[in-house]
Amino acid sequence: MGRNNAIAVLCSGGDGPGMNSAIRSVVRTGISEGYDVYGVYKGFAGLLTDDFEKMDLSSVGNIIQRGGTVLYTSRCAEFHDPEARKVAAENLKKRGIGSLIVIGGNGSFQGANCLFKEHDIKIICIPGTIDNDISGTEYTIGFDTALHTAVEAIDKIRDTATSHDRTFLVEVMGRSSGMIAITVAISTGAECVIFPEQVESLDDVAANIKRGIERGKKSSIIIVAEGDHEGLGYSYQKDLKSKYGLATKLCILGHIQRGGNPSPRDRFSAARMGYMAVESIKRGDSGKVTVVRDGKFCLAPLEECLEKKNDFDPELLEILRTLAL
Ligand SMILES: Nc1ncnc2c1ncn2[C@@H]1O[C@H](COP(=O)(O)OP(=O)(O)OP(=O)(O)O)[C@@H](O)[C@H]1O
Ligand SMILES: O=P(O)(O)OC[C@H]1O[C@](O)(CO)[C@@H](O)[C@@H]1O
Ligand SMILES: [Mg+2]
Repeated sequence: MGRNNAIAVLCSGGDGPGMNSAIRSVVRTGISEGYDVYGVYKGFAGLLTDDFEKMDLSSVGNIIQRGGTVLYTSRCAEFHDPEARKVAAENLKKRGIGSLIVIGGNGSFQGANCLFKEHDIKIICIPGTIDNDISGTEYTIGFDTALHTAVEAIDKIRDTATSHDRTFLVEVMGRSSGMIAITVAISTGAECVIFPEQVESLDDVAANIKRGIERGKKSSIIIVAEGDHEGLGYSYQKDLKSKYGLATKLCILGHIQRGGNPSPRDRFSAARMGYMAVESIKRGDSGKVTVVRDGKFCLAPLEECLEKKNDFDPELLEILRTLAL
């Protein structure tokens, strides 16, 4: 391969189960297509500190089943500065790297888009975030495993809640996205859900829980997305007690939802997307994202995938309310 034909791959933003499968797929497909492939450690931060490693076939052996990311990740505030991005582009170009594959969420895609617009670097993005909150794709790698982890935990909470006739508040991840919260709520038969796109009034929450208790429910579960300030679960717990006389136990699931062995769906999606990303570089593409649309894997323009999803389906709430009667 000639100069500027090497490929680099990095993970950015929150890690997610399945990222390793994507890295493996990129590295093995890239090498089999004759590219030099570099891993960049710690996301955009590694582009700035020049933390690269040339990968070989065995660099990605035995990682498909592991959570986290072997390339590590970061949230890198400096990357908002165009001067820093100039350094990143120089570090890529001096190694003959003409294409960068970014595995991450919507924020990471914004950073990748800046490099794409400002420098002569070909960019392909792979959606990797437990939040499943990227516009333009029905699926992001990590979501399925996070759901499995949360649902398994909440089923256990339901056991003890029922034994003690209790109401639980369970806080799941999602700073600005309720995709995990609503999906988990429906999947666990929760009574109520509170999340950023739909702030349920506490009057309604309390009334729903009390109605269920009156009709003989032995346990109730309220799912809360963590939201953008720490301790949201605690403040709901306090308010439910002080304003409505409703005692609850609180369980914050937190970062356990980001770790653990990826589910088959996440491994499979990541393997397909990593392969597609390299094949699209081979065709000369740039500014593209590997997405799922109408259930099919395909490529979409990066500009369609830069925002957070805004197509929350209100019917999901209706389903939850109906089934929790
Ligand atoms: N507007 C932007 N311009 C340049 N870089 C950005 C921009 N937005 C985000 N980034 C870069 O992308 C990184 C990751 O973004 P962010 O923290 O939003 O996570 P994410 O990729 O959305 O993943 P997740 O939400 O799953 O944790 C940021 O730390 C920053 O380095
Ligand atoms: O681990 P951090 O940096 O606190 O980020 C937490 C946020 O990241 C996510 O886990 C996505 O990666 C969100 O669900 C959550 O709000
Ligand atoms: Mg994000």
